[in-house]
Amino acid sequence: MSLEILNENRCFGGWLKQLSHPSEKLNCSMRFSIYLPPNASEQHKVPVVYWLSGLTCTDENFMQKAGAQRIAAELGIALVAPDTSPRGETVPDDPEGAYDFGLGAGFYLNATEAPWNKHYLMYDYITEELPALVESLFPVSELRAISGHSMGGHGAITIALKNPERFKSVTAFSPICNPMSCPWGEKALSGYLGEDRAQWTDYDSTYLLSCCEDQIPMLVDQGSADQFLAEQLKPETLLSAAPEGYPLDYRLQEGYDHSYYFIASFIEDHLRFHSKYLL
Ligand SMILES: N[C@@H](CCC(=O)N[C@@H](CSC=O)C(=O)NCC(=O)O)C(=O)O
Repeated sequence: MSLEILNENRCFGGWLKQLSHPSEKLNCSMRFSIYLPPNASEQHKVPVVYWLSGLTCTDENFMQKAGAQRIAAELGIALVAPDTSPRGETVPDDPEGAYDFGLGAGFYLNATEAPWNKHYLMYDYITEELPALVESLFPVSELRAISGHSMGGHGAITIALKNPERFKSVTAFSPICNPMSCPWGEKALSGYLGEDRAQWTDYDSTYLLSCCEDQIPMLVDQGSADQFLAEQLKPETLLSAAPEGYPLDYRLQEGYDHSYYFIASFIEDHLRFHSKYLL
C-alpha cells in the first residue's frame, strides 16, 4: 500500500485529482478526490470544504454530479471528497449485502463493536487523518468547512458540532437529522455501537445540537419531494432542538427530491455560504 495518484484532470483552470493512500486509522487502502482551484499554490494555501457523501457513494459521486468545481474555482476554495467507508477484501460488509450498512455506509462514526471496530473508524479518519494528509500533500490551509448529503449530512453536522475549532461552518443537503429514531440510523448505530442507546447520542445531530455550547454557522437544504423525508431524515427534530438564536438557516425547497440534481441546484449557495467564514 502506498500513496498513488489514480487520476488527474484539468478543470476550470484548476486540477481534479483522485488519490489512494494507506490509512492507519481504517487499516486499509482508501481513496479520496480533491479539487484544487487555479489560485492554489505553495505561496497561497487555499481554504477547503470537506464533502461527505451519502449511502452507496464513493469519492466520485460528488465530483462527477454536483457541478461544484466552477464556483470553487471562482471562490478559490479546495474541495475534498473522501469515500463513505473503509474498503477492501478484509473489510467486513453487511451480512446480507444491504446498501445501508457496511461498505458504502460507514456513517462517519468510530465503531466500538467487533468486527466493525477494526476498520470502521470514519470519525477519526475525517477529523484527523485525512486533513493532516491533505494539508501535507497540497497547498490547502487549516481553514476548513464541512458539508454533506443524507448520511453525509449527518456526518457533517455531527462532526462540526463536536469540532467547532476545526471547522468554521457547516452545510447539509437532506441530512439524517435524528439517526437514533429512524430505520437507517437505528440499524447503523446498533450495529456499529451496540444496543446501549446512551452511546448513540454522540452521533445524533438533534441530540448534539440541543446541548451544544458553541455556535457554528449552519445551512440546511431539504427537498419537499424527498422520498426519504418523513421516515429517515426528520428535519423537524433538528429545528426543534436548535437553541434560541442558533445560526441555523433551514430551507425547504419545493418539489426537489433526494438526488444529486437537488445538490447541483443549490451547491453554489452552499459554497458561497462557506466562503463568508473561510475567506
Ligand atoms: N439504493 C437506495 C438508496 C441509495 C441512495 O439514494 N443513495 C443516495 C444517498 S442516500 C443517504 O445517504 C446517493 O447519494 N446515491 C448516489 C447517487 O449518485 O445518487 C434505494 O434505492 O433506496
